[in-house]
Amino acid sequence: MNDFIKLEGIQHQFEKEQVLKSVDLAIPQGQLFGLLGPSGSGKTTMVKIMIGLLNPTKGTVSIDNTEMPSLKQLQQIGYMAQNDALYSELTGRQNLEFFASIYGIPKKERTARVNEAAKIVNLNDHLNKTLEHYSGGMKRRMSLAVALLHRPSLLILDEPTVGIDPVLRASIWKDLKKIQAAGTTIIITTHVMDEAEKCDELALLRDGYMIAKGSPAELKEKSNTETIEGAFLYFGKSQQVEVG
Ligand SMILES: Nc1ncnc2c1ncn2[C@@H]1O[C@H](COP(=O)(O)OP(=O)(O)OP(=O)(O)O)[C@@H](O)[C@H]1O
Repeated sequence: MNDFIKLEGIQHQFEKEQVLKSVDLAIPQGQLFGLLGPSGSGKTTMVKIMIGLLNPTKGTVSIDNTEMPSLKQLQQIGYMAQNDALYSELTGRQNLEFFASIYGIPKKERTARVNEAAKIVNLNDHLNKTLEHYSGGMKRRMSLAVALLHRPSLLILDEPTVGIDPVLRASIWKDLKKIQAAGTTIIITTHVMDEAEKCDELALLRDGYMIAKGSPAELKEKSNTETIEGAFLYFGKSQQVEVG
């Protein structure tokens, strides 16, 4: 598989705090890739750098062989931030139509695209309700639908299931697998270990470094542990390694 997104020598500093110290990472096309790390380890900073929302202090990011920031590449990225940026006084359909217009989706295609995105996340029966009557899980799924409206080839999700109960979390994961099966590359940040297990590959982040990268099975095997949590603790103590 081709590398779809490549980070080379990424460093990032906020005032005095060096959040990312040196990160090199390549993610193949079509993968469901997880960035795993404790709170404050720099996952959000890294995804913001990937999509060009933040300029790294040092290093480069390229997507599909084009250096970021690039307007062309931005148009093929769907980004779901940690906080839902939705309008609670509007209905689900109105929210989707509003974002479709922002994405520049032609008016005559909008209804079809809104229905398509809502169907993927199973919200098509709830589009006429205002979002103040949506549950937390429904709002997260609506945010995912917004990120899918322009049919992105790269979907970046910052902790998409945070604060969501296990049943809804399972349903979001079902959606993600469906989106991946349609050919989309997905990058997800998480600190939930059982979610990490569902990724094709993982990068473990700690103290500004990527301490390990590989499939969940490879990481467990290499660290001789039975859980990703155990692998994380093992690699945290040893040097940076690439398992895959
Ligand atoms: N705009 C900012 N200005 C200054 N410091 C920041 C800024 N954004 C993030 N940081 C700091 O950078 C560090 C990494 O933050 P980041 O949000 O990337 O971590 P994270 O791994 O995504 O955490 P979480 O899992 O809690 O979301 C933290 O110490 C945070 O306080």
